[in-house]
Amino acid sequence: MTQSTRPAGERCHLPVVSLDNVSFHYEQRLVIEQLNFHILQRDFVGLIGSNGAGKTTLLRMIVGLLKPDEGEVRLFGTPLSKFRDWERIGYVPQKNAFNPLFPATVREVVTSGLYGRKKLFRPIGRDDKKKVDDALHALSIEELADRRIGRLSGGQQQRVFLARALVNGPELLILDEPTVGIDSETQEHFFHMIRHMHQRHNITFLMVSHDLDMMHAYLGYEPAQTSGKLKFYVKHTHEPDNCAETNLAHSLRDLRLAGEPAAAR
Ligand SMILES: Nc1ncnc2c1ncn2[C@@H]1O[C@H](COP(=O)(O)OP(=O)(O)OP(=O)(O)O)[C@@H](O)[C@H]1O
Repeated sequence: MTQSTRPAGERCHLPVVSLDNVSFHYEQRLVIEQLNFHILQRDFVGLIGSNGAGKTTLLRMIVGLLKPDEGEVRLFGTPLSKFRDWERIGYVPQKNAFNPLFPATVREVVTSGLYGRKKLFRPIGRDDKKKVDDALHALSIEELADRRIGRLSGGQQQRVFLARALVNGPELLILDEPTVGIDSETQEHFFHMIRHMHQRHNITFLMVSHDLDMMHAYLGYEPAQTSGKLKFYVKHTHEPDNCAETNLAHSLRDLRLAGEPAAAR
């Protein structure tokens, strides 16, 4: 693998995801080999690689669904085996991981994002209800709240899953090919929302996408690092050496996204 060309910046932006000498294989197939990569606060990392390159495998390792054969994964400086603060992480899985016959309403799907891995079935309090309302508002999907998720368009569903991932106000948002199967206009709108969130909110992003045009437009043409067939493109919200927070909105409530409401799509 090539070595990282990451600049300074670790000086004032703490590591959110640290991968040290991480390797993973399925039976005989080595998918990730000796990967060293660090994602810092407020980075936007775009992960690009051909089919089968290991992108989803890497994301699943980062969210603790797969264990590396070698090396160490740390989240916010804590080894994965000891990490418990899952509400600090929002995860939008691949769209095809979702069963369209799932009978839940939009509000129920977004509410389910409140439950960490431990807190399943805890009662919903007033604060929780407000968080859900804020997430619905932020994604302009209040009008869809009582609709069945399986009956929405692909673009609307993606907004719902983004609202679900945002409901706890995560510091790290992980998106696995969020725009697959969505028309190009809605895709453009989705990327606009993501870029806005990156610029205005204290959120670090890790996104897998095959949309090279969008990735290059926002993250440039030179990967910060490559490992096997994986390429990592990185953009920081401001000069990495500038430790001041600039122009940040702090609550989900402030995140009402511009543009046509999803209900109209
Ligand atoms: N559960 C599994 N058992 C065995 N091999 C697997 C398993 N899951 C994935 N693989 C293989 O590991 C490799 C990496 O898969 P992965 O899904 O991480 O790739 P990807 O980069 O996300 O691909 P895509 O762009 O097609 O989604 C592929 O060759 C895949 O066939």
